[in-house]
Amino acid sequence: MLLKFTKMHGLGNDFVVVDAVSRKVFFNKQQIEKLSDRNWGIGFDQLLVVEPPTLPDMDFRYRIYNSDGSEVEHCGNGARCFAKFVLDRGLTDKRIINVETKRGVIQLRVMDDGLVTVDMGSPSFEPKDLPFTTDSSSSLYSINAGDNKYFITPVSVGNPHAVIKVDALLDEEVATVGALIECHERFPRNVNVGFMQVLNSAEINLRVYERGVGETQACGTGACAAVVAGIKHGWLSPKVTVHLRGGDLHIEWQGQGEPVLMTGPAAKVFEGQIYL
Ligand SMILES: N[C@H](CCC[C@H](N)C(=O)O)C(=O)O
Repeated sequence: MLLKFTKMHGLGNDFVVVDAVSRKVFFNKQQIEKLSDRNWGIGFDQLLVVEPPTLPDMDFRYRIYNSDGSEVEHCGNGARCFAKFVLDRGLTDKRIINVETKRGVIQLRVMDDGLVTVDMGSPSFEPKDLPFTTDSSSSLYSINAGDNKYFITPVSVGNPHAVIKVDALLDEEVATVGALIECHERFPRNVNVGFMQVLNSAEINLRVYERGVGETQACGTGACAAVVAGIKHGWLSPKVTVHLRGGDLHIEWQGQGEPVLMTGPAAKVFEGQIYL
């Protein structure tokens, strides 16, 4: 089968995006792993599949697969690329797009300057929503990784995140500790691991070791998780600029029960086709 795709990225977090509205297409785990390989395939962090909606009042359904083939609930950088993709391909002419995902419903708002604001839904600190195994209820949890103990804030933004506040962002720590915590036994469905350096109440540096991928250039849900964790602990104000390796995201959260809003760019790199 000849597969047509568009290669895109959100701050260097890169995607292959497929139109499954015009023509149904399904992928198995092996196909996704092969397509994601940066030597033997196209190469991507996530595969994004645009499908017709199954719920009333929705414009599209959005399915997300990590490079290891696992299907996941949410992808923030991908949502911005999704909006650009459906407009560029003429699948919609709306600038406010309602999309159903595995975790619920998100709303994409495309601005005149090309930036996209995504209503990412309301975050949750409930361990069961990640899931995260614990016999206590707290705002910070200690977790053993290798020979060290780390204090994490578990946050669900539809997908699970463990946020760690650090004084400095060290390559070695992100790679080793990220890998250990990603598949830690207390996260039955694994977890994305964010390393947050607070610069001031309106700015952080962030690196994310993503579940099913490894460290990426940027992580939209990770930026949302880090900011809401920082606000919960009183380290951050409601509007925060998140400096990621690939660039900046603007995150806003007005508190418990409110949606977290993420604003950032989306870029198309090339269109291609490949035999599956
Ligand atoms: N690796 C994530 C999915 C992609 C998230 C990230 N690329 C984003 O922009 O939010 C997970 O397994 O939950």
